[in-house]
Amino acid sequence: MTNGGKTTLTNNLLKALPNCCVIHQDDFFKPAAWAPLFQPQDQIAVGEDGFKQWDVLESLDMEAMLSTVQAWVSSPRKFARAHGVSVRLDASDTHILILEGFLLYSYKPLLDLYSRRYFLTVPYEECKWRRSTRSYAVPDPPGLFDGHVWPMYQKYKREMEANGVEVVYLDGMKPREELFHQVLEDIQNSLLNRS
Ligand SMILES: Nc1ncnc2c1ncn2[C@@H]1O[C@H](COP(=O)(O)OP(=O)(O)O)[C@@H](O)[C@H]1O
Ligand SMILES: O=C(O)c1ccc[n+]([C@@H]2O[C@H](COP(=O)([O-])O)[C@@H](O)[C@H]2O)c1
Repeated sequence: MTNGGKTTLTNNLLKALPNCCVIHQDDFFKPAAWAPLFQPQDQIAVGEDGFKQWDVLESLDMEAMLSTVQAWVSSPRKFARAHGVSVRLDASDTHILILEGFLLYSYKPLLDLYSRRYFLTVPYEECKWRRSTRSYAVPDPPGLFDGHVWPMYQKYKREMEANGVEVVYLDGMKPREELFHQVLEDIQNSLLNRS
């Protein structure tokens, strides 16, 4: 979920895991107008509620994200080099790709590609408070959290659960270090079980 601590956890994992790349879903938001002059470029719909609908799958270029994932799948080593990730020649040939995002489990073509699916959650009040301290490329207009962000979070999570998508829930209220060690251990175990 938004402000669950995804970026923080991802950055910690990137430092600890060899040959590890990341793709951020936020990099795939479709363009939006910032001024009326640019209206034809605007691909973010405005809902009946008057809010720009940022927190829906249609606002993200998921095909482009999938292509980026496929580029990694076809050559992790080349992908790592192109993204400035140093490839350790002495390490095992295992490569890891982290996808970091708030709507990763609602886009079917990606669903079967994941080895592990983690889902960080925090309670409503904490999420709202953390969000109020963030500055996004496009600042939240007043009322966006309650009017759009939170309802969309609930809707997609309900759908994900109804579709039987299995995830490992992580308590985003735990200290950063604890979350990091929990997930690192889980990744290491899942790698061991594969070999
Ligand atoms: N485990 C945690 N406990 C308390 N605050 C956290 C934790 N993880 C992240 N934060 C804080 O919450 C905010 C959102 O974190 P971030 O990692 O950017 O979330 P996300 O990428 O899920 O939106 C930041 O201010 C960050 O410092
Ligand atoms: O990054 C952007 O350009 C951007 C522009 C408008 C909105 N966002 C918000 O970014 C949120 C997802 O990012 P995050 O880090 O909170 O998971 C999502 O809730 C959107 O409302 C992000």
